[in-house]
Amino acid sequence: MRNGFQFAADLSIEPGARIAVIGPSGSGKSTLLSVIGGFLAPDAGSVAWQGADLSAVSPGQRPVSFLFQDQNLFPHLTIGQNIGLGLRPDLRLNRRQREDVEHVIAQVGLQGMSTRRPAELSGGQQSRVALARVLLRARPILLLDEPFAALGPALKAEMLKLLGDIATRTDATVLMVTHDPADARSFADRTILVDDGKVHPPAPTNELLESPPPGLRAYLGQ
Ligand SMILES: Nc1ncnc2c1ncn2[C@@H]1O[C@H](COP(=O)(O)OP(=O)(O)OP(=O)(O)O)[C@@H](O)[C@H]1O
Repeated sequence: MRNGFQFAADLSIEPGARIAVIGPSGSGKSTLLSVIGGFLAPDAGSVAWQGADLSAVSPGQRPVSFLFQDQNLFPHLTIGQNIGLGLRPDLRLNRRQREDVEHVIAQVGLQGMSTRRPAELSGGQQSRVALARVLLRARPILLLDEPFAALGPALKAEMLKLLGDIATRTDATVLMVTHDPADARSFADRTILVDDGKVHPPAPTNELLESPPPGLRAYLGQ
């Protein structure tokens, strides 16, 4: 699929599930999210959501929001504007939309900070901005690629909790790539193992981590 990298996935995910995606570096975890998000087209097969084939649906029209490690905040825009982009790319928000932006800013604990720029926030606060955008968009599927890898353990735990709250509030199905088995344990009752381009169906997280197959055992250093 990419420079000779072969990737195969055959799985279904229950709506509302919270799923971790783990596996060695270069195994295809980000590729899986890109295929679901529509940034990469499979050579064969399809991705469907609630029975509808998404093949012809562009990334922006898919029922998906994305969160990456760098949080993709625009440095020249304020926090309010960064969040408002999720509603209207040209930022011409009506009064109701502006109120919605302020509401989610408060919901993630950043009240009073909407006119600051990203550089004036801590790493944890920047993660909150990215989560506020996700909350506002409220798409049914949330794809996260090592979203909190740069944060310390306490802050990461706090963000995972906030993420869980947001997923509950928006009824989202969540797939989160992580290199930290502790994240999988605390956040996801099911985990997808990706090993050398092969995507395994979701398995109960505790069982998978307690008796890992060989590829995962090597990755975990056991
Ligand atoms: N834009 C690209 N063009 C070509 N090949 C790519 C591209 N991005 C990734 N690859 C290749 O696809 C394979 C899978 O990469 P992918 O990013 O999905 O792995 P990953 O499991 O997310 O890794 P990591 O944990 O290091 O982020 C790798 O062999 C990688 O070199």
